[in-house]
Amino acid sequence: MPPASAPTPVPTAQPTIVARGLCKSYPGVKAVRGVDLTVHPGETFGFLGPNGAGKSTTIAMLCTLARPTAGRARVAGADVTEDPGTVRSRMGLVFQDLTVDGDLTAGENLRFHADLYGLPKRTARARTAEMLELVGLADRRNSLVRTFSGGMKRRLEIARGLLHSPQVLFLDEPTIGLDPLSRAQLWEHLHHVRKEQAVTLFLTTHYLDEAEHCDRVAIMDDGRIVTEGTPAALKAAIGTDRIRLHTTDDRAAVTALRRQFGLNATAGPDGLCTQAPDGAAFVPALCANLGIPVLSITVTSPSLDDVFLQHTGRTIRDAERTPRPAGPAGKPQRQAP
Ligand SMILES: Nc1ncnc2c1ncn2[C@@H]1O[C@H](COP(=O)(O)OP(=O)(O)OP(=O)(O)O)[C@@H](O)[C@H]1O
Repeated sequence: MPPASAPTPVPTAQPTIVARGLCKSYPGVKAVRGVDLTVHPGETFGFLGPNGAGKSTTIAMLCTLARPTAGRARVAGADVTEDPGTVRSRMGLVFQDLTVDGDLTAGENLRFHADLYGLPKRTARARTAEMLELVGLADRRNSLVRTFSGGMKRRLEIARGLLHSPQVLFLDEPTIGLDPLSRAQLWEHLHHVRKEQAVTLFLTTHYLDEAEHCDRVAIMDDGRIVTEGTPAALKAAIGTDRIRLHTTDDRAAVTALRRQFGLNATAGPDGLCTQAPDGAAFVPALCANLGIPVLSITVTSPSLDDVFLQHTGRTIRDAERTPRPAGPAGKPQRQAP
């Protein structure tokens, strides 16, 4: 998506992304139902949600690849609907599917992108070297991309997305399809990008651990943002620890927990689960007074999945296993935006 000319600098005191009431409907499905967002310069902002929550569609609207059916958004100072060319010149995008050309070298892929963006030759040369260094591929500049691992290709995509010095880099599920080691390495590089480049990162993920890397997170379900904040604040707002225990008689323990401590508990194949404000401090009293021998006990602090559960009534994994029905027409096949 080449812009007409090289990017023009704009003041950065404004939020990098502002969306108000952003909606996108396809025949038979409301993919995004009124998203409000403000993302500040230099932030790493994560969109967390199960498959089908509407994350990619939101990114597509912010990147000018899909036209909102209602609402407005400004990205890097320009309106996505009225001035898409300016938005494109000031943003970079790493797609969910790999788009680098395997038959070109890493350097050739970047040169092609620099030409599309109208970067002067000297700037292009300097930025290519700088970006390949940034993502740890400087020594592979002349290698054909088809010889790269999935993680290396993704890092090259990040280098390409940053080549024209965008104000914001969008990354749609940047670690999808990568093994755990490559995912961890990619995050190291993203942290490096945050430190070295004055760029806002906006990414989608359905991995809870990845959302923890973000300064702020919006949790999305069924086309809506259900809550938003720093990962620490979102988890702190839950206020209770999760206690999982095995006893000699889990069914009787459910009744005892209610009678002795006023706690609701659920019994499942993995044992009993209940919640208490300060789980670690509560464990000795629980074991002493339950009246049923406790075989094992684990206390965990709230996770972002607990945040998701509290706001939607189901875990992210459950949401992915059984998506909400899409209405009378059912979930449609994807089609061109
Ligand atoms: N081009 C399209 N045509 C029709 N329906 C679409 C289209 N794009 C998305 N949808 C539907 O919109 C809903 C949201 O999809 P979207 O891809 O935005 O979710 P997501 O949270 O990004 O999921 P994933 O993590 O799987 O990418 C889904 O029901 C999807 O089938």
